[in-house]
Amino acid sequence: MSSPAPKIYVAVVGVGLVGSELVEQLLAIPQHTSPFQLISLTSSTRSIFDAAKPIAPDGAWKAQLAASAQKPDYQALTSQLAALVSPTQKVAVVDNTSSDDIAALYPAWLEKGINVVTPNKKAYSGDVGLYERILAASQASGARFLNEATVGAGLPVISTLKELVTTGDKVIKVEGVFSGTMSYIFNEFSTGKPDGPAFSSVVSVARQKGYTEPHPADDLNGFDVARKLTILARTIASGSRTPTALPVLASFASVKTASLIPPELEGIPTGDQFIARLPEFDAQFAQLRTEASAEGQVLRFVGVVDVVGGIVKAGLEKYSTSHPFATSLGGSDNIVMFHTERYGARPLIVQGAGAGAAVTAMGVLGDLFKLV
Ligand SMILES: NC(=O)C1=CN([C@@H]2O[C@H](COP(=O)(O)OP(=O)(O)OC[C@H]3O[C@@H](n4cnc5c(N)ncnc54)[C@H](OP(=O)(O)O)[C@@H]3O)[C@@H](O)[C@H]2O)C=CC1
Ligand SMILES: N[C@@H](CC=O)C(=O)O
Ligand code: NA
Repeated sequence: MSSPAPKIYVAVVGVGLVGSELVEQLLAIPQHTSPFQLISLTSSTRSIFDAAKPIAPDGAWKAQLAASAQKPDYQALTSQLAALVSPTQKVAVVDNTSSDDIAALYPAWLEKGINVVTPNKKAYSGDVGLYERILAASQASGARFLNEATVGAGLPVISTLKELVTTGDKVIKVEGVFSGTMSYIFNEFSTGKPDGPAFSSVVSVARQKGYTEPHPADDLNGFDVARKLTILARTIASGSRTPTALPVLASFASVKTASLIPPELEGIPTGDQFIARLPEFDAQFAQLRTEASAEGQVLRFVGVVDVVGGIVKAGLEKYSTSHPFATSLGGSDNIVMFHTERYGARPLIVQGAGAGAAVTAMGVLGDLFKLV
């Protein structure tokens, strides 16, 4: 009789909204069936690591982390995790931050055989050099880079796209509403009526509900959608059997993106300051709503990866009040339409909540299960 595979060691970096929920979901798996052992937690100020004594499902992890005298040390964490990797022992780091510095560590982790799972969009949508180093390191060591939650949170967007591409379907266009924040804002703000709630108030609620990026301007400037489109474009380009017409994106900044940030609010350092000044611009947004309503239309922030036309773009568009983007979206819903050769005139559609801690952590945990 062969003995069962050892449990996968998991180190979690970033315990904010999504990270805390992920820890709770991981620890809620019944111990006798769980394929994981949570051996390390790192916040922006503290860290704990003990491979011999995994974190227990007793609800004490937050207090344990808060009481730790150990400061985050990523060089030490990398060495400690690398020392655990063996042909029979899998190790994974989950990055739940939105940090560029943590994203820059992925190639080093992957090179050492440490799997990387993340909802953080920074690496795969950032500088093309980092993206290429991630692919090369993963290919060289066999360690996996899994990022389902970076697009559509827990919705099966990346896995669906990978399956379409690897099975040889030809993706023609991927389009949709890719931002939970933008979806919530415009579902509430622009319903087809000429009036409604103030723009700044719906942005504040989206933030309170945990949909926005740590700085809500990263949603409103369209960068979050541009990052998601970059991830999709790169996933298509790297998996396709033949070259596509898609441009090689130097980074998400190469995506044609129409920002919603009033010029006066560009560069405001904190989310709180940004939210405080947003009401000054409510009248401008209300005017857009009134104009759309007069044309029988609603406002929606959409993104397109046009594989055949070689175009990747994001911006605010108007849709008839009978269009699916107007009729079928609610809350933080994302809708993603995959137009492909096999699906013909009726696209494959994925729809549902595209932001929020519970569904995002589920997407991350789902990726961890892909390592089992
Ligand atoms: N919220 C959502 O609906 C979704 C989020 N995501 C992505 O998930 C990630 C997390 O989002 P969310 O939980 O909402 O954001 P939060 O701001 O709540 O959490 C991020 C956490 O990362 C911590 N952190 C920052 N830098 C470091 C560091 N160097 N080392 C350790 N910890 C660090 C922060 O700590 P501190 O606060 O002390 O700085 C914070 O607790 C982001 O990349 C986001 O884009 C993806 C899909 C949906
Ligand atoms: N801020 C993002 C969170 C998920 O990626 C969004 O609103 O979609
Ligand atoms: Na997803």
